[in-house]
Amino acid sequence: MQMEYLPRITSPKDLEKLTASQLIRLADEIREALCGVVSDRTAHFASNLGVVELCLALHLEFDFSRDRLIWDTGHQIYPHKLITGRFASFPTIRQRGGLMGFPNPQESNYDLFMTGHAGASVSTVLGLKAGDDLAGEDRKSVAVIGDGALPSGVVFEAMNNAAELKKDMLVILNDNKMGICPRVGGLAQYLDKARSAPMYDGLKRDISRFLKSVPVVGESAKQTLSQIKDAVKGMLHGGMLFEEMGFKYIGPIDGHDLPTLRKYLAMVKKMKGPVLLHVFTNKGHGFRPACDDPVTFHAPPPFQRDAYGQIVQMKSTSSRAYTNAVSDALYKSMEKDSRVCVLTAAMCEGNKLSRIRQDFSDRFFDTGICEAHTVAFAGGMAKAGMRPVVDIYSTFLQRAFDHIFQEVCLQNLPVVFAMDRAGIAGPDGPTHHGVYDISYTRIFPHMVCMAPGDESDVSPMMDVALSLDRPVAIRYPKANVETIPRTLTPVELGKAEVISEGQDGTLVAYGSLLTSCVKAAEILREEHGLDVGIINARFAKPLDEECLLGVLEQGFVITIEEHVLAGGFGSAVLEAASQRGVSSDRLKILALPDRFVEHGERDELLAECGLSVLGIVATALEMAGREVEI
Ligand SMILES: Cc1ncc(C[n+]2csc(CCOP(=O)(O)OP(=O)(O)O)c2C)c(N)n1
Ligand SMILES: CC(=O)[C@@H](O)[C@H](O)COP(=O)(O)O
Ligand SMILES: [Mg+2]
Repeated sequence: MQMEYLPRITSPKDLEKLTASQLIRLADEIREALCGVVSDRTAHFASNLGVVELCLALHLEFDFSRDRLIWDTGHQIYPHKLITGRFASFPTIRQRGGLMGFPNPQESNYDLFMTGHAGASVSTVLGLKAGDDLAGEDRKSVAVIGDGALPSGVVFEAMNNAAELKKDMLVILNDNKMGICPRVGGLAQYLDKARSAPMYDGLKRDISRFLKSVPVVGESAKQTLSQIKDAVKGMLHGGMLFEEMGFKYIGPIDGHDLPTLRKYLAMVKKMKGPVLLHVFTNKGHGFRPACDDPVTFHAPPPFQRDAYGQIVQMKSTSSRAYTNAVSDALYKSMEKDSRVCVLTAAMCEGNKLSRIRQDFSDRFFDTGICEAHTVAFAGGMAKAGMRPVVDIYSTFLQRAFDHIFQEVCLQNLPVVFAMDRAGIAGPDGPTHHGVYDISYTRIFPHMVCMAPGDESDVSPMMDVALSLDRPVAIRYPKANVETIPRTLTPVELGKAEVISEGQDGTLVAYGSLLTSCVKAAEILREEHGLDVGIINARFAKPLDEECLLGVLEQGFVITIEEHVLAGGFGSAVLEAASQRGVSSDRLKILALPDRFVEHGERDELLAECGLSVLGIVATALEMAGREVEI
């Protein structure tokens, strides 16, 4: 498709120069640009296709060089990027040094917060409004939130507060019946009902006003009127919940009809107090395969289209990831033990749990995007005698920190946290790197922390985890599994596995980078004549002090982990050395730096942080007092 208008949109102001039909053509061009990206890399796709008209309407009716706009989560921000001066750099999106796939204030003043976690938009928009009011700034505030993100508890905390503060703010509910998978839960059912309700734009208030004006005599008449009022309200529209919470509800309206969107945005812009505009969109709109299969096309593997727009080739994803290994181990555990339950917070697809959902439907729980609830819920299940496994991305478990503390660790309950994407998450970037979990789990009494060094550790670790009467956190990376050929030492609580011994020093890997250590040791031996041993630490808590402090007394030790330095595995070794009076002079911790690592391919980011094979070699040479020439 010839890009006629999109290259000319250097700021949202340029939209005003286009006629209605030109705007429709522009929407097509935006969709074409989105298709361009996914032709050679995985990127968020269907959600972006679905908000093109909404994005145009918002930028036409508001002035976000002044007004405030937050896209909840931020994965659907591509059309916004395309019309806010980033068309030329758009092909770099999700590549190292290129545009982020999420909002990024460093790229543009039109992006206010760097986000990637769902649910916080209503709070931040309310905060922006409260702050702007105090500063005497007259700015409109808008949050666009998906129906998948809506059930996050924090959204209701914000709405509750907004009703009290009565701030002029607009929440747009982008209802496409989907999270990554079809949305679940009571709210989903509630929103489904709204689909069959007629459009509502304030009628309820008119009726209330009318009913109040009717003269009533006596209690029974009052009661009757109130009953009539409730019945009429119930019949009228599907947004009662929001109205009862103190928001004015408008909708639902068609989110692909640009003139309608503009008309309603122009109207709600003038309304006082908190307003919720309910918009229906189709996830994947404008690209048939994505509408038909929005789950696959949420973030599809790269694919090619033919001249008719048909998909001719989609990159296959046959390689086996840690996620698959963990899911298989869970499946086996569920077969063996009827107490084992699996909990996900809306990440069934990412955590590869469809088979479990299908075959163990009574022990599979999808809570929606509600991580805090999921963990407290797991605490309840464990107390009731079950063995819940919270299968969750490391970065999203951060949402539930206090529940890990109170509902799980403080009670010493046997909840297993299977922490996926622990380490560098790659193109999603800083919001998704799971690089804090060793710290935030290790600090709590009772907690056991473990990490498989390769695939052969995965299933035995799950068995050990489920056999313990205490909380366990297992971390594993967003990476394909590898297997280190060796005679396997059984996984035993608090025991490290010595893979090889070395005269000069030892590389101690906690989890994902064990295979890099094996490769580094080979290079050190063959190219530098250094005899370096390898330990698969397996546990960060309880730590195998005897083994790890033992090697520290023999030669240099480098600990290697895909986690920030603060509070990680190396810190645990350092703490143990200090407690036991063992010198740590010859200990070096290789970990991620104290800065937010940007987006890019996992391997290139690890290399940048000194965690590639060559980075490990360089550190070992340095520790051995050798010249480093890399
Ligand atoms: C706290 C948190 N949990 C989970 C996710 C993973 N996630 C990203 S998008 C998404 C679905 C969002 O659904 P919705 O808000 O309806 O947006 P849509 O893609 O349908 O437009 C999920 C579960 C996340 N980003 N943040
Ligand atoms: C927006 C979001 O949070 C998810 O879509 C996330 O990007 C998925 O990551 P994976 O691709 O690692 O499953
Ligand atoms: Mg949705």
